[in-house]
Amino acid sequence: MVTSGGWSASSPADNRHAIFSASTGAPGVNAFKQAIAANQPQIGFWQALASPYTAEICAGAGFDWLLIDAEHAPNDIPLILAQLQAIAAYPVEAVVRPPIGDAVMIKQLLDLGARTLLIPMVESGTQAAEMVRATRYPPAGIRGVGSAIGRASRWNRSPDYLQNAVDEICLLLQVESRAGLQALDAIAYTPGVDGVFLGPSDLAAALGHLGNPGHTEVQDAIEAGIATITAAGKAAGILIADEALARRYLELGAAFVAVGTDVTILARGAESLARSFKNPTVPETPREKGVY
Ligand SMILES: O=C(O)C(=O)C[C@H](O)[C@@H](O)CO
Repeated sequence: MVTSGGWSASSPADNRHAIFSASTGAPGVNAFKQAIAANQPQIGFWQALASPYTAEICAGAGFDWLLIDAEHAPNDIPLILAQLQAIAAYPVEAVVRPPIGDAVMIKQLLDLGARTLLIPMVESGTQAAEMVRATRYPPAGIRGVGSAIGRASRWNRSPDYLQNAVDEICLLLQVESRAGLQALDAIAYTPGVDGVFLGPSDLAAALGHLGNPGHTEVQDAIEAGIATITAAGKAAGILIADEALARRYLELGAAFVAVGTDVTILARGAESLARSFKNPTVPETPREKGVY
């Protein structure tokens, strides 16, 4: 028996399944993957504090997904594992972003029990197909078989992991360069890709508007990208802390939208509180209309 946000079991067999997928209520079912496939909007939150403690705080906040960022945050394999474990008891999907789309790193993350991955800087259909193969066991792919000693199968307590893994794994790829935009159709149509995330910061830089993701050219590329991705029958995603833009992207059909980051909320909130006592008359420093 699985209760929301936790689990209790009446027998070892029940316990095995309950441990495996407390957040979804069924063994191996990735509710996030199902939701974005059905274009049910999933609201996310970026984790860059690299802390299982703060990850658990955010896991109970009510988001649909949390992104554990190992590209721009000081997250290593042990810290990613600790955050996966902290989040596991809550009805929220942990999405892990490695620093690069590398088959060896993908193997490590999947064996850790990460089942939804966001791969940065994908720039071709060929690269997209390589990422799909990295998430699949032979003959469909190249993922090494070691789940018997991995958390992914709960150390073989889930006897059908090898056969079911492909259905549970959700692969999201990032397009955030000129080359990526030019190959967006090929990337989105690649079989096995579940969603495509548009990276506004890197897109802005690639389009010549470093630090200004709100520039018209960047916004036009994002809106066109959402249309291309959804036309391919895939889920479109993005990170944007500007509420009006986030709602705009959702209206355009984006299925997984992160609406803020833990670091930004902490930094700006601490600054605001300090200012209110230390410099109550000093206005907040205006910031470039940023992503987050
Ligand atoms: O290009 C982007 O924007 C993203 O990929 C998201 C950011 O990298 C986010 O991780 C904050 O830096």
